[in-house]
Amino acid sequence: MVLKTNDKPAALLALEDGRVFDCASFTGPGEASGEIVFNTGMTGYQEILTDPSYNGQMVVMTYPLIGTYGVNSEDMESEGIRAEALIVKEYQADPSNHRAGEALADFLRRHGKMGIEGLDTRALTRHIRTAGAMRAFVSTANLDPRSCIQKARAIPPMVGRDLTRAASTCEPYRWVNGEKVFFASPQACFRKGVWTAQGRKPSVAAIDYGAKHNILRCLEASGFEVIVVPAATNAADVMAMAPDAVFLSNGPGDPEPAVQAVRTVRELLGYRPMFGICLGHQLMALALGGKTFKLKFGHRGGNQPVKHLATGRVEITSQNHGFAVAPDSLDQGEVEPTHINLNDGTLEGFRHRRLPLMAVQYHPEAAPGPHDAGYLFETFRRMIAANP
Ligand SMILES: NC(=O)CC[C@H](N)C(=O)O
Repeated sequence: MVLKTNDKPAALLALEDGRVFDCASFTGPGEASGEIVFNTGMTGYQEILTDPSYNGQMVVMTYPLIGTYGVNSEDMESEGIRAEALIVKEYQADPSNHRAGEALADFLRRHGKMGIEGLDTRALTRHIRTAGAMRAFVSTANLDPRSCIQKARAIPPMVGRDLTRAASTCEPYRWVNGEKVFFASPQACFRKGVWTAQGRKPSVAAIDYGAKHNILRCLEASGFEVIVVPAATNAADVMAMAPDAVFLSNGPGDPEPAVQAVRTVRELLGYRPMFGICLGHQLMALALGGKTFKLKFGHRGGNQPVKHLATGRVEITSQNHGFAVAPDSLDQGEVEPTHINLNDGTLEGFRHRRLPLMAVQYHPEAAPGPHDAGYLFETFRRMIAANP
C-alpha cells in the first residue's frame, strides 16, 4: 500500500466501462486522460514515454517495480514525453544506474505528465485484456467515481483519430550524427541537389508521422543519408528531392482516417524502394487497397514472437501498436505476407511481389528490446541496390 502524503496525493483512476481504482500520484497533483493500454516490458519506461506513437495513451507497466534505473540523456525517442501518463504498481524513487541523470518522477514532472502508483496493475491489465483498451481518466482533484467515469467517456475514442500531423515535425531536417539539422527554409529541402553524399550513400526521404529517434539512428548507422520530411509533404515534393528510397515512420492514432498520408503513399508506390515500420506498415497496406482494424488490447512490449515465413526463424520483437492490417483485405496475388505474430496470428510484415516495397508492423530498431530484427535495415539497403 502506498502512503498517501502531500508529495503523493490520493488519486482516482476511472475507466469508461465504470471500473475505478484507488491510487496515488507520485508526481504531485494533476489530471490526465487517454486510451489506457498496457506494456509488458520489464524495462524501457523512458523509451516508452518518449515514443510519439503513445500520444493520446496512458501506459500501464505490467512489471511491478518501475523507476529503478532513472532516466538518462541518451535513450530519448523524441524531445519530450508523448504518452499522457505512466501507471505503475510501485514507483522506486531512488534510482541506481551510472547513466541516470534524473529520477523518473522529476522527468515526468518536468514535462508536466503524471506518474500513478499504488494500484493492482495485474488486475487492471487483466481487465484491459478482457474488456479491451478503453478511454480512462485519472485525477487527484476529483475523487468522485461517477464524475470521473463521465470524464473518461467524454474524451475522443482512438478509433477515427488521425494523429499523424500532430506528432510530425513541422519542418524538414537532416539527421546527422544523431542530431537534427534544419534547413535555412523548408523549401530548400525539396530539390534534387539536397543530398550531400552524392551517390556515396543511399539517400532516404523519411516521412515523419511521429518517428522514434532510434529508427533514424538505425538508418544512419546502416549507411543511409537521411532527410526527414513532415507528414503533410505531398508526393511531388518527395519526388522533387529524387531520393534513392522512401521510408514511412511509426506514429500515433488510427491509420484509416489518415487519408492525406495514404494518398501520398499511394502516389509513391513503385516510385522508389519503400520501407514502412508500424504506422508506416499500416499506411502502405491502406495505399495498396488493404484495410486495418483495431486489436482488442494491442501488442506492446519487448517479447512478441514473430515468425519470418521465408526462413521459419522466430524473432523476439519489440512492439507498440493497437491497430493491425487485415491480411485478407490485401490482394494476395500482389502482396506476400512475410511475418506473422505467433501469439495471435496477426500480420506482422509484407512485401510486394512486383514492386520494391517492404513493411513490418513491429520495431526492428528495438529500443527497448531485442535485436533479432535488425537485419531489416540491411534488407532495405539491398532492395535499393537491386533497384537503382
Ligand atoms: N507504433 C506505431 O506506429 C503505432 C501505429 C498505430 N498508431 C497503432 O497503434 O497501431
